[in-house]
Amino acid sequence: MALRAVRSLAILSNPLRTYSTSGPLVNVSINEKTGIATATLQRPPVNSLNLELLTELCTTLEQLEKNKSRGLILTSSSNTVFSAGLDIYEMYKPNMDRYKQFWTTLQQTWINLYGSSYPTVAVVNGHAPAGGCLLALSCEYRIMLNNFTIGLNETKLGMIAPTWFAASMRNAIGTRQTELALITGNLFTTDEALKIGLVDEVVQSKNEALEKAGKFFDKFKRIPPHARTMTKTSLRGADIQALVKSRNEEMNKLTAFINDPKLQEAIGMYLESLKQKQNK
Ligand SMILES: CCCCCC/C=C\CC(=O)SCCNC(=O)CCNC(=O)[C@H](O)C(C)(C)COP(=O)(O)OP(=O)(O)OC[C@H]1O[C@@H](n2cnc3c(N)ncnc32)[C@H](O)[C@@H]1OP(=O)(O)O
Repeated sequence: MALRAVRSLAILSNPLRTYSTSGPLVNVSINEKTGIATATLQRPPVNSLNLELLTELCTTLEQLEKNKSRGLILTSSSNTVFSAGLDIYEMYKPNMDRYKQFWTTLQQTWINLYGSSYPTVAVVNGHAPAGGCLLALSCEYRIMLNNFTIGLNETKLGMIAPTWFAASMRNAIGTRQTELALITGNLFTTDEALKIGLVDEVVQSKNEALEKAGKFFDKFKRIPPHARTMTKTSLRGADIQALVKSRNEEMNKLTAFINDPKLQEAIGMYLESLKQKQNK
């Protein structure tokens, strides 16, 4: 995996080629004409976000920033799942060193994506619960295919969405709708999500979504990049600073929380219910 990551970074850092890298968990390609990168999550069966996937995504985002990317489309190689959110096995009876690394990488991935200087579009081509929804919310624009669900459903798992998950949702749909969505742990259908502004457009196919994403990027052709980026920072910067300030404190709290036997029991039962679903 280390070798593949190095290869992928080497290709990403050459600005003159059309790049396509098949990392094991994130495929990155860059359109030669437009300079827009597409990062495709490819961790079957459901793109659950484990340490390895997050590490690749985090590194990809860092490289795009370094190379002054023109834009990013974040999508999934699955036809039914954008991302099932955090890999629940990272939170079930965890090895604490790995757990800390996992959480630190999640925090950094969010900082890189939510705060990117380049424009970002999520092509949500499948279900996007919890951490999957967070990834989509961290982008500037969300285009979702029909007949899927999206939302921060943490309370349904007996967990509490961290403040920066909530801030990302608040940024998209406002305080009132965020409070309702979070306390109920609601998973919205595509149409419901469109209605409350959780997604910006609904389409019937991935090709249509990619076309619409192109139109979103076109909006910035005549906008000076520094004005775009500074405006984004003025709107999102405080959320990022809040996490940067509290990330160690959050880690300490989560370390205690994750070791709570009641929480472990609840996570174990949830995993069991996911397995049972398959047997039906
Ligand atoms: C103390 C820490 C505080 C943390 C605060 C933040 C907390 C949580 C953030 C999260 O992101 S937690 C994850 C929440 N995610 C979910 O609740 C989604 C669960 N999954 C589903 O609802 C469905 O899988 C799906 C995404 C709608 C897809 O359905 P589909 O029918 O296509 O696939 P399944 O048959 O259900 O699943 C296939 C296979 O994948 C396993 N799996 C599913 N989701 C996860 C996951 N998030 N992590 C790990 N594994 C997952 C599922 O068990 C099946 O496994 P097998 O039975 O095949 O072994």
